[in-house]
Amino acid sequence: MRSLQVKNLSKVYPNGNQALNNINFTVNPGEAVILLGHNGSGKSTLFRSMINFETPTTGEVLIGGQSTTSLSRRQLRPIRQKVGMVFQNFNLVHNLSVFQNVLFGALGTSKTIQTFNWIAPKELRFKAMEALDRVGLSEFAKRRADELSGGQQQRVAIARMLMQDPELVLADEPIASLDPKAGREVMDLLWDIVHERGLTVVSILHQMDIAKEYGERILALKDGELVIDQDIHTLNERALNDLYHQPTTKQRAGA
Ligand SMILES: Nc1ncnc2c1ncn2[C@@H]1O[C@H](COP(=O)(O)OP(=O)(O)OP(=O)(O)O)[C@@H](O)[C@H]1O
Repeated sequence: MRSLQVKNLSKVYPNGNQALNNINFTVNPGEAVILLGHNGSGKSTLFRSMINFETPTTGEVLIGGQSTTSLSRRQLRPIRQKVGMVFQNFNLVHNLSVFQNVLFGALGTSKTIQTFNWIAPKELRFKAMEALDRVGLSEFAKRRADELSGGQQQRVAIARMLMQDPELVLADEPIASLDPKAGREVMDLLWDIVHERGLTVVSILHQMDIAKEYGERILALKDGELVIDQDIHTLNERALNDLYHQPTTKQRAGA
């Protein structure tokens, strides 16, 4: 499994907004980390920087020891192939079948158009059905993606990610659009898969109770700075409460 290293990472947007200020942390292979922070604290900027969707102003990100920051799109492709992503809004193609959506996970490895329908190579079809089976949705393979509930759609997205044989998982608020019951089912499934495969994970979450339940280590951003990086067992409750209840520097400045 791949490690993730963030080194001296800062991001100042062209309008002068400083979204990240000298962020440093390492996620070891097989470690599951939760990233918390209030709105505007810099989580999305950090997330996008991890896979080089955002160019940092200074600093770098290393995946499996390889710096992604200075690579071209072509050089990045094999690294991105091993990074599974889960998004808040699932990012499925609504009018295609569940099965086709899962096959899209093979996009990085197979370029032929046949890959993405029922005449895909046998081993890919088999792998897609296996992935759907793992998330408990094999009987939904032929249904249109948008006929499924939100929780089911996120499980399809997880099956699509499994097609990549990911070594690092980045999840951006994977349960934010789901009701509490569906959210827990998705977290249970994601965490079971992560543990059975020993995957490295960084997941942004908003819900502190869920973060405490699932996270082994908590990272937290406040005003673009990393203010918590701690094992959940030694984490002080007050530090977590302050994260959301103490005003941020920006809020104080505007007050
Ligand atoms: N494209 C941009 N241009 C200028 N400023 C930006 C841009 N994107 C984000 N910001 C600013 O950078 C800071 C961090 O934003 P970011 O979206 O990374 O935070 P976040 O923690 O993900 O917030 P949320 O939880 O609301 O999604 C905020 O002050 C935001 O206004």
